[in-house]
Amino acid sequence: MRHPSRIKIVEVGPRDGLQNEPRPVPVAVKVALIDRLTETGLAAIESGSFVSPKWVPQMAATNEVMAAITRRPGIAYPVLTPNLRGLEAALEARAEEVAVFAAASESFSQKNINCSIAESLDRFAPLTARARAEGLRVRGYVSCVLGCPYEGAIAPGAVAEVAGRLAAMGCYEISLGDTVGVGTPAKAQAMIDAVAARLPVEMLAAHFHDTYGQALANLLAVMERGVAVMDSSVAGLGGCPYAKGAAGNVASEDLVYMLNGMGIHTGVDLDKLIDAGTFICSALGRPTGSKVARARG
Ligand SMILES: CC(C)(COP(=O)([O-])OP(=O)([O-])OC[C@H]1O[C@@H](n2cnc3c(N)ncnc32)[C@H](O)[C@@H]1OP(=O)([O-])[O-])[C@@H](O)C(=O)NCCC(=O)NCCSC(=O)C[C@@](C)(O)CC(=O)[O-]
Repeated sequence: MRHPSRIKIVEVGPRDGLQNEPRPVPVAVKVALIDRLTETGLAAIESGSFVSPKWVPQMAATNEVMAAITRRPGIAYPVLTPNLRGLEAALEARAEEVAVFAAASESFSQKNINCSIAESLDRFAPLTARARAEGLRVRGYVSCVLGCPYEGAIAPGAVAEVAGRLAAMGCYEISLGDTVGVGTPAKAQAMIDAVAARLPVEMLAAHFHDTYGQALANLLAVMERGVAVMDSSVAGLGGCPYAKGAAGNVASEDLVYMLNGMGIHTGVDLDKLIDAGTFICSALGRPTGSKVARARG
């Protein structure tokens, strides 16, 4: 079976991981986590969201986080922006990359960003144009690509349609989110096949939550289709505030361990990644969600 020889890992723990924490996480802890992740060799570290603090209180201080982290040239520190107001805040925070987030499910779109899929795309088009005019890169997310917490199964064609629209408006990369973590390998491949019929596979990223323990298997399955960008969360932190019961993304440590074992280059130092996971778990007072970190004890 052929796989890409290199995988780019997008670390989403400081955003997707911490957005769901029940207790406030101090800015200093977030900054210390991101600075530790910077030391690991990761190419991209999603660092926060400029969203409504009423909707996601944990991301309220993203401006303070962005001001305090030590940014290293060559590493991206993207932030989520749901609207032009979010983009203004991102520009003020000197973000160089932003992400817009749509869904392949109407119900999830309403619950997450309070508008229909069509309305969200109408909102993202001027945002993306403005961001690109300011020299920022824009990533596009599609949620619920393998199932929706409200609607159940989602047709691969619906995912391809939204992904195609995000790419057409100028997103350089489309991250395909199994928000609920219900997917299985053959379904993940069928979804990628549908999207790759419209877009180059090089533009696609896989963002798989591990609720049902399928995330690594699904990532391996989509690697076989040529997907070479993967989102993961240190210590398996996270969940989604609008997908009750969803677990975090696949743990970054477990993904790097698997790729190391396959001889696939990531540029990430596994020991430093485990240290970053140990740091955040002790700050949050909880055990790690990474099997590899647990095994290394
Ligand atoms: C999109 C809105 C704002 C619409 O929310 P709305 O209520 O329809 O918008 P609004 O324009 O009526 O604004 C409501 C309030 O929010 C304020 N507001 C408005 N915009 C902003 C902003 N940018 N920053 C700060 N504040 C903002 C606005 O000023 C107002 O404040 P008030 O007047 O009531 O005091 C809201 O629904 C929202 O913020 N949603 C974010 C939800 C979110 O962050 N979800 C988690 C991330 S997505 C995810 O996790 C999935 C992903 C990406 O990981 C992939 C996967 O796994 O599937």
